Amino acid sequence: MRFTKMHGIGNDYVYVNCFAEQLPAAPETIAPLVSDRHFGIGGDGLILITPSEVADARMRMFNADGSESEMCGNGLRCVAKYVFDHDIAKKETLKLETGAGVLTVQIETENGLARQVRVNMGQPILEGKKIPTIFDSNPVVNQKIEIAGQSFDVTCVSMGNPHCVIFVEKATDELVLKIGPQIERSTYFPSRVNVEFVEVVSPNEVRQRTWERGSGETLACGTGASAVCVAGVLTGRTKRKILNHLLGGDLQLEWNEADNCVYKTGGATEVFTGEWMLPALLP
Ligand SMILES: N[C@H](CCC[C@H](N)C(=O)O)C(=O)O
Repeated sequence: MRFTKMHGIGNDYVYVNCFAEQLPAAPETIAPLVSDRHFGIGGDGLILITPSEVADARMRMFNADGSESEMCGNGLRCVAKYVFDHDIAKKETLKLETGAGVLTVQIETENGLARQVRVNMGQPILEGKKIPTIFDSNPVVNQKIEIAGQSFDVTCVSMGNPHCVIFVEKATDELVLKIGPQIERSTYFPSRVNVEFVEVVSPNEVRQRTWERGSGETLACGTGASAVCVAGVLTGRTKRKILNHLLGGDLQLEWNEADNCVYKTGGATEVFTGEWMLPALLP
């Protein structure tokens, strides 16, 4: 199976151009195999770029554990870059079909190749039960949850996929690597959840670490950064336009008041292409 390795500020995936490739097995089976950083290619998951009836292309995203997600913000910027650079649709404004609907992306080129991509991530979903959470409130802001005998105030947002945002003094390893996975799988979130630990630097600047549903800690999470932008406004901690410093790089975000959409701008990088052999014995 031919693949292309790409990353969006360090959130790296194995991409397959399904306009040209047939998958040798189900994506839920392939994702954990190719994501393995020792026995496979290495990545946070698998992303398929497929034909679409309603857009220039469709993105299907699978986490490293094989679970499919509705949306992937860093992944969508890389899909846009791939579609443009590889002439699937040579347009600087692309429409891409995702589990969160058809989203519009704006490409900035350099030497004829896509470099920066601005994504309209659509409108956040704030009703507790639609995120989904077990909470009835709309929005879910500063909601107390108990994890491992500790109490946390969480603000929950869906960008097509569920996010649990926690503002902290310091996003420590204890919080991200011990509390993160317990929140991911807690009974508060029927479909599990992505967890963002956020340090507020100023009203328009934050630092974020992320424990991702199905992939563990990643260097960046685009839908998570979008959820953080919304949660910052809902809790009165940040303005509608912020700069987010993630471990792998920076994202610019805005929750636009006029159209209620979140806009996210960041890089997308193609690292290498290759040929992957399906292991003889599937686990
Ligand atoms: N783990 C996420 C999908 C990837 C999201 C993240 N990598 C992004 O850039 O938005 C989920 O299960 O909802």
